[in-house]
Amino acid sequence: MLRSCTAGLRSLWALRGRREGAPRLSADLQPARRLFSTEKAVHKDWALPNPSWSKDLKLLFDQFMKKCEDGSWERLPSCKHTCTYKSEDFKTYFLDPQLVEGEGLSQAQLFTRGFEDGLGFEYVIFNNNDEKRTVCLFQGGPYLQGIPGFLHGGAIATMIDVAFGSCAAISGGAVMTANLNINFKRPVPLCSVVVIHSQLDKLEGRKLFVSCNVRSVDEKTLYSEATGLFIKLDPKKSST
Ligand SMILES: CCCCC/C=C\C/C=C\C/C=C\C/C=C\CCCC(=O)SCCNC(=O)CCNC(=O)[C@H](O)C(C)(C)COP(=O)(O)OP(=O)(O)OC[C@H]1O[C@@H](n2cnc3c(N)ncnc32)[C@H](O)[C@@H]1OP(=O)(O)O
Repeated sequence: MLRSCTAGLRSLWALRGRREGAPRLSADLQPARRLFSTEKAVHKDWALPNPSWSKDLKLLFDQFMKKCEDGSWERLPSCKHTCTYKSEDFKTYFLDPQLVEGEGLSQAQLFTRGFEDGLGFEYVIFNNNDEKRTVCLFQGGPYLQGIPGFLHGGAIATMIDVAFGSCAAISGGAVMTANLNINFKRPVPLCSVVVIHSQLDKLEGRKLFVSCNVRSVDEKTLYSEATGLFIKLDPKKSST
């Protein structure tokens, strides 16, 4: 495992910076377009295959892209910088305007997209709107190591939070994590692919209750189970 990861690391370095061009979204992806506003069309979509993706990840990606063809599933695009979902609202309601106008945010980027290709979080999220659930395909790279050879629990928690956030945002719009509860059942091998199945269990006023499980590609290994509470942000309230 470690040897293959080292080899993988070498090839990842060789591949740094190379990304496949983002194909045009098909018509059935329009809801995702609406969710993630296209206020800055120049923003690159990172939820697409790149050369660091393993065979497993590419295979699963292709399978889910097929499921998108009838419109039951949609791939959620992912931007690196101002993940543009209603960011204007977010700025207006929750951030100090001086910070927004000034230099403070100029270097801001989504935590999970801040690594070079293949070294950190490689993932794509698919949404099934009718069933109120998402599937996140995640390959955790060598910079996410905790115990040697395995993913750091914080990296798994981060990915669960992102998967939950997307699942909750589908129904709740602008949401924030209020509670995350994770049971780590088996360590996740570094550089392997896991599948995070999330679902909205209950919507109660501004509260969105979600749950997920993290499994191996063959579904035989249950790595983690988690529940989360997300709160739909109240525009009349300030975050500070
Ligand atoms: C961060 C960006 C969010 C905006 C963008 C949204 C979506 C983005 C789109 C797609 C997502 C894509 C990628 C996602 C990427 C990353 C996700 C990362 C998410 C985060 O990284 S996010 C950072 C960590 N997160 C925080 O930093 C939150 C700090 N926190 C607060 O800012 C407040 O705490 C807040 C706003 C949560 C609530 O505040 P509030 O004033 O609006 O609401 P209030 O307190 O009144 O609670 C209302 C009802 O929720 C119950 N309630 C509240 N908290 C509870 C708890 N912990 N346990 C049990 N019940 C709880 C109350 O008991 C009441 O219940 P009831 O109505 O029954 O009385």
